Amino acid sequence: MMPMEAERPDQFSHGTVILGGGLCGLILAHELAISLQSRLGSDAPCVWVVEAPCDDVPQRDEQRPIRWLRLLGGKADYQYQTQPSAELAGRSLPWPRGKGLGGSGRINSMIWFPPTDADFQSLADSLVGEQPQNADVIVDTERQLRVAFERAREIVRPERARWISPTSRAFLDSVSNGSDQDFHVYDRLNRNGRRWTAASAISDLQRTDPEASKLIRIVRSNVLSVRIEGDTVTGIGWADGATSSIASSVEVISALGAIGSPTLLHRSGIDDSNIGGNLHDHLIMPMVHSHDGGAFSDADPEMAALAKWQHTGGGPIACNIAECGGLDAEQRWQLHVTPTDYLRFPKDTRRGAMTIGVNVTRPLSRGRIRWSDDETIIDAGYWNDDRDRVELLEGVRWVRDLVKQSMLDQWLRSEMIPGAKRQTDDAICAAMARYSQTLYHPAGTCALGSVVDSDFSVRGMSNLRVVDASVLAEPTIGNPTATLAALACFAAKQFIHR
Ligand SMILES: Cc1cc2nc3c(=O)[nH]c(=O)nc-3n(C[C@H](O)[C@H](O)[C@H](O)COP(=O)(O)OP(=O)(O)OC[C@H]3O[C@@H](n4cnc5c(N)ncnc54)[C@H](O)[C@@H]3O)c2cc1C
Repeated sequence: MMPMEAERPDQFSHGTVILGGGLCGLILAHELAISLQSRLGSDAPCVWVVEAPCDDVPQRDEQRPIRWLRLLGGKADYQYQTQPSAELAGRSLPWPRGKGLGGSGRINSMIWFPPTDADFQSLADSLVGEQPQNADVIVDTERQLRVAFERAREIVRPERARWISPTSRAFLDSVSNGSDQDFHVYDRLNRNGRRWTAASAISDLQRTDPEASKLIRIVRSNVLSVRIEGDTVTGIGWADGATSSIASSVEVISALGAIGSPTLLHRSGIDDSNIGGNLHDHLIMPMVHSHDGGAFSDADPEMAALAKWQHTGGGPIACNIAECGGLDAEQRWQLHVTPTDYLRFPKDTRRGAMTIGVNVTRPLSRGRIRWSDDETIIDAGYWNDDRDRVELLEGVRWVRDLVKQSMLDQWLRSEMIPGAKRQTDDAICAAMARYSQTLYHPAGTCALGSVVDSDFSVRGMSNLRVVDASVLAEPTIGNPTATLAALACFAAKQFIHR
């Protein structure tokens, strides 16, 4: 238990209430607490963070990067499922989302992928709008976003990989020969070879700025809705049926994530048909190859490996599976390379395999979250714009060319999925429908410019804002954590200077 944990109050009479203690919620809390403390000292109002209670998960799974896939479907996962989709051969996909302080960072694959220029531009556009007279404002907003990203990097301090498998090394050595593409070992959301979440940022604050950390109060409770009178939030309804009142001076920020935030707005009776729409996600096609270089396993390590990781944070235990990858020169696709058969791992680790997953970076398809009385219904919308399927098909062919033109061809034994015999467009598309998976990046369901305004306030509301993945109007090019952390720092600065 963190020292700043507090009982759920019957009334929030002052300060800021952040609903959701995941990536964005905790970075916001971190930044608001530092700023309020430095301006107002001990008179500063507190920053409440409300996070769902969550049972502990096995420590070795939570701490050891190599075990992250074992967290999926466990206690720290909300375990959502998408609706079965005809485009995906009738399949319904598991959609993990993290629960407990740290949010999806508790179960994610820890890749730190800095925003590209296109990400900064797209965020600035959606924060400002695209009218020509706003050109200067867009440039300035982009500059502020870059500053916010540097601040996010200071908080997160992403770590260089401390170990890389021979399989991923073979990929990098082979494809970098003569290629102008930027494939590299990913930096990690790790500290000393262990998983880092935004909860660690709050622990860091206790050490580096104890007075600021005292402003943060963490409440463990499930939020159901907010009570609204006119344009003002006046209370919080809890899942256990209780309510707490909220003074009108208190700012409420939803950071419940891409599923949680639209669900809150819907359950609170906010009447806006855009809520839950514009849902986007990266869909990855795993191209699985066999090789003779030995199997990779996350089973309990030898004592020596364990001792090495415990003392230095290095060795295979520090492997996050999705070790390396990158974008093609036009940023149409991202590749992720794992030393596993991604579709079978960790259940089956018998054979040597390399998966090269490929996904379209800017999918055009959009899905929607809907609600029945007791259920959240996710229509992911994959390939409802057919251009995404065509783009992914070209991505699969691009990976095949890459393998052929590099030394990899000699290192890999065979392509098992989609399978070398699947050469026609129809055959590859059938395999894509059968094997593609979420890359775990749902976003966009309370988008900037439609559900929330550029100051992150919910349209028509005076003291309710949203800051999390749901506000991303467009997909990030790569993995979203770094961009979201920057967005949270940017938003915090705006709230402070209001
Ligand atoms: C399996 C997986 C792998 C991923 N891998 C990567 C990766 O390698 N790199 C990368 O950049 N991104 C990755 N992501 C995506 C990244 O983790 C998310 O985009 C990011 O965490 C979203 O931040 P957020 O603040 O919007 O939501 P979250 O971090 O999910 O936080 C939302 C918080 O709200 C809480 N909450 C929700 N509903 C309620 C409620 N009713 N009451 C109380 N609390 C509630 C949740 O418990 C959670 O703590 C991955 C995600 C997953 C799930």
